Amino acid sequence: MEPIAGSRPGRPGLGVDGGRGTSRYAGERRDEMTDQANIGVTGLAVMGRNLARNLARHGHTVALHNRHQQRTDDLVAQFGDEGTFVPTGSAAEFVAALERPRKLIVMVKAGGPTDAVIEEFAPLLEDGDMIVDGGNAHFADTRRREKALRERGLHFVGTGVSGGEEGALHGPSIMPGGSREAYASLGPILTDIAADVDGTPCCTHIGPDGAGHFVKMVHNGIEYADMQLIAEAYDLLRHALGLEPAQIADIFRDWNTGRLDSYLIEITAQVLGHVDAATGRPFVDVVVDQAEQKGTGRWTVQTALELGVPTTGIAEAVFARSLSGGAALREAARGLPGPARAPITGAAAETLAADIEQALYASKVVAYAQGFNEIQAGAAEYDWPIDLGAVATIWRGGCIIRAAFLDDIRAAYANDPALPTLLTDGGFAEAVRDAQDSWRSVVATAARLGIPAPGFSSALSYYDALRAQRLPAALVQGQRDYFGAHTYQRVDRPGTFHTEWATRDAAEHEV
Ligand SMILES: NC(=O)C1=CN([C@@H]2O[C@H](COP(=O)(O)OP(=O)(O)OC[C@H]3O[C@@H](n4cnc5c(N)ncnc54)[C@H](OP(=O)(O)O)[C@@H]3O)[C@@H](O)[C@H]2O)C=CC1
Ligand SMILES: O=C(CO)[C@H](O)[C@H](O)COP(=O)(O)O
Repeated sequence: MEPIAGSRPGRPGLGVDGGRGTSRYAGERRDEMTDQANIGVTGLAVMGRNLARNLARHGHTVALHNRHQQRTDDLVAQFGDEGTFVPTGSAAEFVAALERPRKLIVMVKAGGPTDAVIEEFAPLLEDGDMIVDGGNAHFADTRRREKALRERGLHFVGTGVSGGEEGALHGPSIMPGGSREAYASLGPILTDIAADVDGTPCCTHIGPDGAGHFVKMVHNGIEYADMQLIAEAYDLLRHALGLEPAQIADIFRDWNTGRLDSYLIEITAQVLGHVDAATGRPFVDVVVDQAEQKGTGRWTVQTALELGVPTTGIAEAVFARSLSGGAALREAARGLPGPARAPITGAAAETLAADIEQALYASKVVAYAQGFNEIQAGAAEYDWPIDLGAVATIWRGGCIIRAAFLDDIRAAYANDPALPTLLTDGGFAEAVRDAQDSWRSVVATAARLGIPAPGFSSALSYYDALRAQRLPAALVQGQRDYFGAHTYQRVDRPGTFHTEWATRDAAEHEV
């Protein structure tokens, strides 16, 4: 798969110097020029700096601001010739450098820092100005901030941005929320700098208030699940087949030419192929095996729990990171007995490697299906008119989960916008049906060899539970009624019932 999809050429004539690149301090500019920056970025760490450069490269005049001015100065010193920047020192200077209605992109740490920045700038702004929060904010914070700023006459546009440092520079996937009115003004700028797949920019208005950050949150949850599944595939190839990281890198490269074609598979091959310069060992063997997390995966699961959406793949991925980080617990349990293991070889090894590809694909379909169901549930809960096909479309390029596969999801929702789950789409249903024998074999092999595969196995259980004619939930209902008179419904007639379990004849009555 291509690296981040290319950006389009800059808008001619927007830069004050015709694109040669200039950088001036706001005070100096006001003396010398009448035009101002049409967009500003505050928070110039890896993401903000590269978004600012991307904007400038596209012909926008970009006002710059950072809490500590050194980052602003560094950006101008290193990249000032890439476009037209207006570096500023104070918040007041920054605001003064922006043409009206002002558009400020905030790219700072999520949480308290974002509130601090909003509180610093909001009093300096005027009716109709727009604050775009491109950080990984919790959607509930975005809803709160949007409401508060709307009451002050300002637009607050919580915007998911994905693609990491390189994506921010070359074209991220952008998920703006906020009002339609704000998007009418911001949309052309954001689509300018977004990734582009087949002529379609990876940016669309997701919905009001927190919708953009909700979708970004679920994007990250899916990212966690996808990474966990890939990691499990690696672990099985390494420990069931006894392959070395470089050999596994070749397998991932091969998979990347097929239906698993994706950025995450591509970078996995690169990481596995990398050799540590200091020791000559595979890089993956010198990294501490404790996966960290900043919180968006956990938020996805917390939100899913509140919405009652089973996102088991994302939850397993979050828990797998937590488990890996539990050093003391792992140390205490390290010697516990497991099965004897001998690497599988010969034809059986080839079969298992092919089976792992099938298991990875099928588990990935489950993870994405669960993520899209969470977006569907969030949209219903918060009254957001989110177009799931449009979400799949803008995730095809620029973002961390970009993949050929997203095009199939786009097509599935184009075919049926009310699809209850991706698993019932004709194409996916057929592919998962064809994969299921391999999938079951991989889960069984992992269990037999004592190799943890929580993502693969929970995805398979989800699939089997969804397709079951009857679930043992009926028994759970019976248990609940027995100990707590919690009542149940019957399959053969309407109503709510309770059984008097303590009586001799366990008489049932309708309640
Ligand atoms: N890194 C990534 O791959 C991605 C990050 N994001 C999100 O984008 C945002 C920016 O991320 P990233 O570039 O990694 O930077 P960081 O999350 O590391 O944040 C650093 C920036 O926040 C500023 N900052 C921190 N605290 C305050 C404060 N109290 N007041 C004002 N400014 C403050 C810093 O200013 P100073 O220099 O003065 O310390 C600096 O500009 C975050 O919300 C992140 O979650 C989104 C997608 C991908
Ligand atoms: O937003 C992102 C990509 O879309 C970040 O890369 C993501 O926040 C990384 O998360 P974590 O540190 O929890 O793995």
